[in-house]
Amino acid sequence: MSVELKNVEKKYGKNYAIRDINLKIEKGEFFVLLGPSGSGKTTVLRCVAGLEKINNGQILIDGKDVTNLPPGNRNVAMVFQNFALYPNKTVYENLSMPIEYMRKEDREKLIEDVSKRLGINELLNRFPSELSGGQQQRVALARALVKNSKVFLMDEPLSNLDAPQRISARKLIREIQLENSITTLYVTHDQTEAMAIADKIGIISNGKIVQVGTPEEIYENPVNSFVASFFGNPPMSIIDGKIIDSNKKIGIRAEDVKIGEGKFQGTVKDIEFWGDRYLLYISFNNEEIRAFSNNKFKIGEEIKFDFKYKIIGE
Ligand SMILES: Nc1ncnc2c1ncn2[C@@H]1O[C@H](COP(=O)(O)OP(=O)(O)OP(=O)(O)O)[C@@H](O)[C@H]1O
Repeated sequence: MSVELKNVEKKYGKNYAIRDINLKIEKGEFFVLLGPSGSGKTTVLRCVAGLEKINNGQILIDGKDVTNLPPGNRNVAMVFQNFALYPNKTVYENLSMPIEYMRKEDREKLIEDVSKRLGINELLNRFPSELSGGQQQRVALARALVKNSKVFLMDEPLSNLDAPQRISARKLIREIQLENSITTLYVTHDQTEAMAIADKIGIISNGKIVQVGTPEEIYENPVNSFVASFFGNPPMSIIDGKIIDSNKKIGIRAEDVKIGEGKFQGTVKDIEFWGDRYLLYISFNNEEIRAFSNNKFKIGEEIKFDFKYKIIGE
């Protein structure tokens, strides 16, 4: 099933939370909506889910206009930040509710399989209040994954998990999504997660979509300095183009800086250890750039360097 938003707008009071949103998520596509806090990501998702009434525009699921349908009739599975579990039901009961129509043995097998893969199989007899935040989040995720839905809507579903759990849960979501060709709209502000999991990413800022593309397209060609300074880990360093004879801003990826020789000279201001390499902060000509280096330098050391760059639009 495809999901399409046409000119969708949502206001709270007089203020627009999202404006003129046009997106098409193809059948089976994993689409990540990425943007800073307050940019409108959750609002987009809630509108698609039917939890918010939109002020303008249209929402289509599988080509059918669902703009005025209640959430229950949209055939979507949702996982939200505040994972609403039924408090007076056990984990097992929470998981089995969406699939009560299945044969008992099939249902038990499915719950066992998904709960094992999410590491919650020991918790099936507990109540939500007896779980940590991260465990509750994994139960909410399991509930969406067992439900045989054609569309997933996920709002920061991994926000309460620790780093190793995030990576394994992310892999599981992607596996189940691919196995069943589930059209997915996934919201995050974590661009490492977005790059790892997405077929396509939409960058949102101040309620508007500013760029849509594959992770590679956005990484290589950010449309403006907002995207350039937001996307990538670390994002591009944006500096004044006059340094290389241009009136435009230029963007430099940390891996595109060659340390040790070159026409530029700067001072190492700070160093971060990244496991396989170091990230240096180098200041020169009243600018600062980030650069990856295999060697550890000293803070205050003068170094020569050169770089590849991209001209960045407004
Ligand atoms: N119920 C509401 N009433 C009034 N304003 C709201 C409401 N919900 C959201 N907003 C406003 O709409 C804008 C978009 O909020 P939204 O929650 O969609 O952002 P977000 O990108 O999901 O943020 P975060 O990453 O912090 O969750 C913000 O300015 C927010 O303050």
